[in-house]
Amino acid sequence: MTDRYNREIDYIRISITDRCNLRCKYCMPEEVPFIPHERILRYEEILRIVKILAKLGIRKVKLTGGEPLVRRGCDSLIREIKQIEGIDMVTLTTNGVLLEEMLPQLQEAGVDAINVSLDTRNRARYLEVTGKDMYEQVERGIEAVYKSGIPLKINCVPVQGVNIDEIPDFFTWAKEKQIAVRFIEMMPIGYGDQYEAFSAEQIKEMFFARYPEAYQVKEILGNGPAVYYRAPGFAGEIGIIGAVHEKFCSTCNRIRLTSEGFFKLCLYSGAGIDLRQMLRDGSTDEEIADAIADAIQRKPKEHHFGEVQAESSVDASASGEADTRKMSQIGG
Ligand SMILES: Nc1nc2c(ncn2[C@@H]2O[C@H](COP(=O)(O)OP(=O)(O)OP(=O)(O)O)[C@@H](O)[C@H]2O)c(=O)[nH]1
Ligand SMILES: C[S@@+](CC[C@H](N)C(=O)[O-])C[C@H]1O[C@@H](n2cnc3c(N)ncnc32)[C@H](O)[C@@H]1O
Ligand code: SF4
Ligand code: SF4
Repeated sequence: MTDRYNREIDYIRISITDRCNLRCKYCMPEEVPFIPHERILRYEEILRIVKILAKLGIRKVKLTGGEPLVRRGCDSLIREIKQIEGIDMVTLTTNGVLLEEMLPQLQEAGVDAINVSLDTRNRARYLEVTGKDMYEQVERGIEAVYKSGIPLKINCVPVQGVNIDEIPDFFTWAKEKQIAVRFIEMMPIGYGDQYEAFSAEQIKEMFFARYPEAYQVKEILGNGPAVYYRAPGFAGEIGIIGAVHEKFCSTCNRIRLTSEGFFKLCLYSGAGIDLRQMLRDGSTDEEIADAIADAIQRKPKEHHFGEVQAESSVDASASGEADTRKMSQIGG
């Protein structure tokens, strides 16, 4: 599937729930009203969409949330997606809270890689950032994945005044273990605009100041936009996702499906189509495939995080209006 900017779209990120067992301050700080069950796609509806997408050229699937592991049967969903012809890879992005107990089922289901989000390795600070005293549980989950041999990545969002002092320890983690430790620029989505982000450039400077012989890794280490670096003696890698400042949109390969069944063409923009409506009003697979193929041609060119919509540089026709959904609804 190629869009009007000649980008090959082969990766879908599916948010399977808007619910979460953590309350990260920048993502879901208070008791947000949850979407009623009947508005959430059932697993058989997700499977039907993935089958249609696989025929259109989607090869890689990421399950995210909310917290994907709080939705019962997440492992069965992975197993069934893996069986769909054309799908090469199913990966998971999780906060890790339920990972230790669920790892055997996930492994048995055939999950291809797991990313765990962890902004701090300090228990008191973890409670402060996520609202829950679950740090040790998450570390045990990470250790279990590491021992299982399933490819593991860590996602850390560096924020001024919160965890910048820990960044060198995160570098050391990647030095000592075969893990990709990634830093994501905070995006002004949801509550993210209330925090002072640490930029991709700042992380890179910090890394090269400590490890002057570091170099960019050439091989492809995932399906997402991270740029990876290694230094001599490193078992793992450092990854940097310049979600705001490094516009990787020209090589974008992805689309999204929200837990409510909204087929979202871009992380930034609200553009897309309501597939739940089509699934439930009796549309055929061919009609849904046509609607998806047509929507792909309207995929926005790029994001405009950090810019004012009214500025002349912002081409709303090419990028769509900014979405108002929260990150927990989109899935990152
Ligand atoms: N601006 C922007 N940020 C993105 C996009 N896709 C992913 N990100 C950011 O990267 C974060 C990490 O994504 P993950 O779910 O861990 O996975 P990934 O990096 O896409 O893929 P893998 O490396 O294959 O696991 C997301 O939570 C987003 O914050 C995108 O299309 N645009
Ligand atoms: C929305 S969560 C969903 C999956 C799972 N609950 C987790 O935390 O990994 C996915 C990723 O988005 C990141 N995230 C949330 N809000 C963000 C923001 N405003 N800017 C950048 N990343 C954000 C989180 O840190 C997490 O790594
Ligand atoms: S970042 Fe993930 S773990 Fe944290 S509140 Fe959002 S969905 Fe939950
Ligand atoms: S912001 Fe939109 S166009 Fe840019 S990489 Fe993300 S999904 Fe693709």
